[in-house]
Amino acid sequence: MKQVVYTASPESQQIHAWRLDEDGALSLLQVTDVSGQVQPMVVSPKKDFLYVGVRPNFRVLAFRIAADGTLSEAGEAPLPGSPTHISTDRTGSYLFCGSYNDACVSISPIGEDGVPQAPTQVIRELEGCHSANIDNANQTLFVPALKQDRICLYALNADGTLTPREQAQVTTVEGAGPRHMVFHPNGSYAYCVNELDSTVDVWALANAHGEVERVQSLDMMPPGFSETRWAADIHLTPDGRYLYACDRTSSTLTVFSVSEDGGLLTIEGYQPTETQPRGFNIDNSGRYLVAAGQKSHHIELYRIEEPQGLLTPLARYAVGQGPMWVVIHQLD
Ligand SMILES: O=C1O[C@H](COP(=O)(O)O)[C@@H](O)[C@H](O)[C@H]1O
Repeated sequence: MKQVVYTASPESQQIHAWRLDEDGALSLLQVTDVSGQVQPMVVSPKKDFLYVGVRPNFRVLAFRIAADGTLSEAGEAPLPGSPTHISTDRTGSYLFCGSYNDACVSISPIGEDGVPQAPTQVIRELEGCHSANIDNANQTLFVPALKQDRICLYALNADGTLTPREQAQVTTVEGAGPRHMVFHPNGSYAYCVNELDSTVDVWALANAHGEVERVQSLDMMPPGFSETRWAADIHLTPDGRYLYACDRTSSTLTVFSVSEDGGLLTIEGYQPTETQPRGFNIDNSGRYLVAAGQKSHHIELYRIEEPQGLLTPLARYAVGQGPMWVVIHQLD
């Protein structure tokens, strides 16, 4: 499997592209200097573009991905707020952008040429909007509003509009601060990391009444942890067996195993990592994890070990300044 790791470093305004070898070694392919602070990134479902949110002039840049994983800029479109998180729907027809500072989520059509266009709808008053996550069925967009302790649920309609679902939202524990989400491959459960109390919630996507319901909430910090909690990112292996979440105060990755049906998490261990890990990701084979240290200016690569999903550090690499987003793209 040929893979490329992209890291975004807003302080030095760079995207680094690394080749990831089968044995877990990284080698630098390309450094792209960008006219703006690069933050959230996502690869298109067709795997031909990398979309990157930049600021302070809020826009999304579209980079065409060459066969070897190198990037070339192909176009851009405006965004309605500072991009905190971007994602696409599962067909690659729409781009979503969540903005924490501007309290909104937007939807932008993606043109035939693969370049996003101007937003066609902006939903506001989502205080602390931190991400936009389409479910596996490509029907419901989950939008955590961190400062409101709620996750808003929108139907993605065939005409490219978002409308509140009949169950318009679910709420977390007060003060939890829902931030980032992932979905189990079986489509029945989602996992949300809560920034302010460093917990992870398991959400059943359809209970007996067909509604979204929280079925588990787990403290992700080691027993006795008494410092300020400041969780950030969450990712699941492609087979749905191991889940990881990071906390920035303690610079820790928490390792969870996932029950076969996806409905129950168990903490397996805690891995010290790069200073202030704001973003990390898992490769497409489910064998490696790459974490970025916003304050160490390095990324660290780990091997995911059977049978618990614990992490073995392999190597660390200097990147740009303030790395905070990691995306891993499969070339073949
Ligand atoms: O995790 C956090 O995210 C918010 C939003 O990030 P931004 O990069 O879009 O400004 C940030 O303001 C907050 O301090 C931080 O804890």
